[in-house]
Amino acid sequence: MNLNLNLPLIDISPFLKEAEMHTDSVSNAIAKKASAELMDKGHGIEDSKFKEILSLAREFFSQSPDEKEKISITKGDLARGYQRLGQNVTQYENDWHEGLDLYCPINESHKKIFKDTKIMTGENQWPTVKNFKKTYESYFKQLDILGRATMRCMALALGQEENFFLNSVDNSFWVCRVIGYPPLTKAVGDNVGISCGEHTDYGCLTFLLQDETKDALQVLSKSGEWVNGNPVPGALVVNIGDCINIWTNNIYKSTLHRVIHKSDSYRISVPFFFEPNLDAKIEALESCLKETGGEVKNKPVIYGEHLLSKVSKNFEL
Ligand SMILES: N=C(N)NCCCC[C@H](N)C(=O)O
Ligand SMILES: O=C(O)CCC(=O)C(=O)O
Ligand SMILES: [Fe+2]
Repeated sequence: MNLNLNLPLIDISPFLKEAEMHTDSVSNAIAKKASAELMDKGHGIEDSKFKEILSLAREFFSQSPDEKEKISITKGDLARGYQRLGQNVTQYENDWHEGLDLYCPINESHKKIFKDTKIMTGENQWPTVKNFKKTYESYFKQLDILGRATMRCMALALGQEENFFLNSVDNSFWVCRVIGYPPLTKAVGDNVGISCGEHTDYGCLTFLLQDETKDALQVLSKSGEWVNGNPVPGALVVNIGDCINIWTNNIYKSTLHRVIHKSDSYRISVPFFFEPNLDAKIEALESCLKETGGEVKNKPVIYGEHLLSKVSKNFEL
């Protein structure tokens, strides 16, 4: 059965000015509304920008297979670049989507964490589509700001001071996936059954931009039913990632989600993953431990190591 989920709508605009401090009551009004999944309006991003991001993605996927393969992940660092249909793997099954992964440009401090691997350490590979790079790069800047703003809001809601998370996210190793989903009903291959298999996201917050296709993204609700995370015009769906789950000792849970796209459209989604710094150590916060009875529920991780353990299983090369 497909239920429609009414995700709580939050307005993050009071947090967009980095120099301004806020009171608990502001953040409580915003953040407490949101338990695990939420929608974000008030993010300061123009509707026209969202439209442009989606239509540039559509233009890229409409190119010939040969053209897209020119920027395949296998031509680069095995993570940045294009992945053909079925090349993504989730839980041993091939996902029925194609994608383009773009990461935060690598710097010397990142290289220290990735010293024993090639994966993710190269340069982004950009499509030849006109204005693609320029438009996406300016979008990434906006989402990086939105990520920090939302983390400040969350810090207050957790009873911490507003900048509490800042030194763990001020060099965010963000990722953007540009994803194209043909109808699952047309899928071919032995090991294909789903558009994107169930998973949690790896870092802090995912800001998901989707086209108007309905009944594709599903989120596992607290009561254990899969419910639709349908698009709301002008709003981004926000997922909580594994790191916030660890920090809060499960108070804010990283939710399982998946995509089953069966209608006729070619669906586009563009999730931006706002992540911690690669060297950030993520462990349960003292205050959250107290609130949850004192038992540590998840193993602490260094974010870069957690990310690498996931990404190295993501593709069939
Ligand atoms: N950076 C993020 N969150 N990417 C999510 C991709 C989810 C599917 C992936 N194959 C997996 O198995 O996790
Ligand atoms: O396409 C979507 O709506 C979700 C994609 C997703 O969950 C992911 O790439 O992590
Ligand atoms: Fe996801």
